[in-house]
Amino acid sequence: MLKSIAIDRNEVLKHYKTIAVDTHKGIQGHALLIGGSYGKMGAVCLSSKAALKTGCGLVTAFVPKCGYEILQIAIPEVMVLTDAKKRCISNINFDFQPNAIGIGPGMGQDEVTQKTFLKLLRTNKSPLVIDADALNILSKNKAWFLLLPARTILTPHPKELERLIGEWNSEEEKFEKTISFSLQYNVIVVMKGVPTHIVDGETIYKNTTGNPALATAGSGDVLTGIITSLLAQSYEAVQAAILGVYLHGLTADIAVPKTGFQSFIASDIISHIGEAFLSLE
Ligand SMILES: NC(=O)C1=CN([C@@H]2O[C@H](COP(=O)(O)OP(=O)(O)OC[C@H]3O[C@@H](n4cnc5c(N)ncnc54)[C@H](OP(=O)(O)O)[C@@H]3O)[C@@H](O)[C@H]2O)[C@@H](O)CC1
Ligand SMILES: Nc1ncnc2c1ncn2[C@@H]1O[C@H](COP(=O)(O)OP(=O)(O)O)[C@@H](O)[C@H]1O
Ligand SMILES: [Mg+2]
Repeated sequence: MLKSIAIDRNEVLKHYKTIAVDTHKGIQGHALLIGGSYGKMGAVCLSSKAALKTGCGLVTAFVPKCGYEILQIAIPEVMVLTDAKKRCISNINFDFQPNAIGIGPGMGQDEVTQKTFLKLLRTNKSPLVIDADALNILSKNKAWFLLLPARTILTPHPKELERLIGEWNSEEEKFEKTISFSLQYNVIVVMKGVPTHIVDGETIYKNTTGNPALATAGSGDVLTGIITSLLAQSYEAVQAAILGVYLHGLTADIAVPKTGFQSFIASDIISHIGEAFLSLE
């Protein structure tokens, strides 16, 4: 098996930043979360709330029009921009420079959504986190890999990874293919699973937190919000991924003695993130 670096408390403390007393929301990072479609607005609600709950000063969500009231009511702290289309995203448009963008949760893969994603890739100047349907769209249009900014973070679950890099016949081959992909496009791949590994070129990190309580709808959407938030707060890309997967898993380890495995839901990740941070102080 390939050598990996354990993501444990010591490892994350090497780069963990405490909050400065004189900080303000304007310098705590502004994250933009793009996603949602009719029936899957919950995904972007979870990502946006997770971004706020991990220290980002400002969070804006870009959603189809039908998501406006859902977002405003679910999370009043999040600002909302809407697409012209009601049920899916067709024209991504915003007039500020986000410190990081997370795209994909609940977004769907409509033709018009694919087109506007391509336009974003051509014009974007912000660090990116790519998840869910944004990954699936890339897998359908592999030439677009070349448009990814250096150090983009991709967060595939095993099926999404297979769509990206093709099938593998052994664990070793899976890592070999992911390492080549990471090197070829200069991107970071968060291989979500049990456990989650992060591949940054030839360096592999292996997470030590988390448990089966995380096998619940929306837990990946929450992770996307956490990593985007840390990236917006100026963590270097691989450090944002490392701290993000560590805290995400730790919430479940902290919560399970109280919630049990079965009743733990993605919102419980968000409600335990404070305790996860406190364990680093
Ligand atoms: N509340 C909301 O709004 C929510 C919205 N959501 C949004 O829905 C959209 C679709 O996302 P999705 O991941 O559900 O669909 P998809 O990519 O087809 O993958 C499913 C297939 O992949 C596999 N598979 C998955 N995990 C695996 C694992 N650990 N280990 C092994 N295999 C694994 C498994 O395949 P199987 O094993 O059945 O062959 C499974 O059938 C996306 O936009 C997302 O953000 C969701 O986040 C939920 C909450
Ligand atoms: N049995 C498990 N043990 C630890 N972590 C898990 C387990 N099952 C799922 N997870 C974690 O939960 C998340 C699931 O992500 P994903 O499949 O994208 O969910 P969704 O799309 O529903 O938000 C990943 O971070 C994954 O590592
Ligand atoms: Mg997912």
